[in-house]
Amino acid sequence: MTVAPHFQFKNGTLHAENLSLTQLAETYDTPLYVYSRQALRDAWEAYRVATEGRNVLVCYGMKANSNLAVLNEFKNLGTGFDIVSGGELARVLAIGADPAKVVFSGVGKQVWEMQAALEAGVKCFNVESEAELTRLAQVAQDMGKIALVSLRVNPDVDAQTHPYISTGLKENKFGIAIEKAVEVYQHAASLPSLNIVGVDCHIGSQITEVSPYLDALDKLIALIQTLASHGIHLKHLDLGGGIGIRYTDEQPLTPSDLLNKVFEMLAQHQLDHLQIVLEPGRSLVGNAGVLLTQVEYLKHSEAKNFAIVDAAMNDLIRPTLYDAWHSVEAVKPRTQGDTLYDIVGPICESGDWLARDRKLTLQQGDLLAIMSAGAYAFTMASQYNTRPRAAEVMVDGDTAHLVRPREPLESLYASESILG
Ligand SMILES: Cc1ncc(COP(=O)(O)O)c(C=O)c1O
Ligand SMILES: N[C@@H](CCCC[NH3+])C(=O)O
Repeated sequence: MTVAPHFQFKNGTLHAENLSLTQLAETYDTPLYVYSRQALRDAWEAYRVATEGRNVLVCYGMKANSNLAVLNEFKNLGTGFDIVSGGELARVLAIGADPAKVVFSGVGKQVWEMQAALEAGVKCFNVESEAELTRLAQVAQDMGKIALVSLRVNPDVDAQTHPYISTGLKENKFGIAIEKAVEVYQHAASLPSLNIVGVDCHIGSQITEVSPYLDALDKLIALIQTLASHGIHLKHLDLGGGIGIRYTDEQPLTPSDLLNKVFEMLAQHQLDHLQIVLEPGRSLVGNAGVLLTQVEYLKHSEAKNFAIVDAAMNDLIRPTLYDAWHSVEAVKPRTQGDTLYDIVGPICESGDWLARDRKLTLQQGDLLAIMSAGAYAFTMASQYNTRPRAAEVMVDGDTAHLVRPREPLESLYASESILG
């Protein structure tokens, strides 16, 4: 058993759905991102069941994995999108997504990004500061448009996750302090080019318990009630993303665990007319992907055994950036005596590691699958050391589709000038 239901062993070889990863490596070479289409559908199914018959819009947090094939799959399943840049807006427009189901988050929206989103007609801007509000009002006014606005408030709750991916604490850069929110809403209400439609928060990522969400919701409900007493009536409540996945032995909350509590609390406060918006990223894609890599060399030093593989921190930065754990599976496990290996890449940095102290039996040329690499993996990849970003394939049953080829080497420098 692996952590990802759609990547399992059959006849001693790890498969993505019905295709062996050995075969995929032979066809597409390594390093290679392999996604399972059924895994995307099944992850969505948990949200569909949890939201059935309710006024909930799931806006996929596409920063987790923005491959067009992934986006298109979710669009067809009915999601909207949570975007954080003009580039992400361009991607959702490229797949023909409905802009009325797109929310625009992020602390640093630039003028051109606001213009593009207003032009497209997004569902709302999740505004994160007073300065952003002022800028948005001006940009909308100059364009003769009304910007739909939801303020992202910072509820100051601890999401009990890694400090780098915790976003709802006072010391984080995100959102407007909840104590200031009423004043900022009143200011927004006075600006004719803005139309207030909602409230938003996002407290962090890889959250495994429901309680931090409920702490945040408690504070948002109080805010919504205060706003109503000032004549500001909201249409939607956006609870952000953050539901965690299983990287090793976590038992994260499910969409139903969260939403059942949310519906209950809103009903208690006569707020069940509000539309709920969610912005899940990782929980929709995290276990739908693996990074397939080949062992180039084995190296044994006095202190450590290293498996030097052809994937590196430029392909998957989570381990070195967050000390994140990704399970590592040998695609064709051998049975003789295990050794403890550090799985490292070819990049000239000591931080270039993908996993440490893993018990494996390896030979040069073996294939390894770095598991749970569907979220914040390819999207955080770089070209450091002038390494082309890996190809991505989508497996659908017993068919594989190349959904992004490996970058040709020339494309890594073709637009640069030599300055003769
Ligand atoms: C504003 C916002 N929404 C949604 C997400 C998606 O979060 P996750 O992938 O944890 O569901 C993020 C990332 O944490 C985010 O910053
Ligand atoms: N990139 C982080 C998650 C950050 C989410 C974005 N707000 C990760 O890989 O876990």
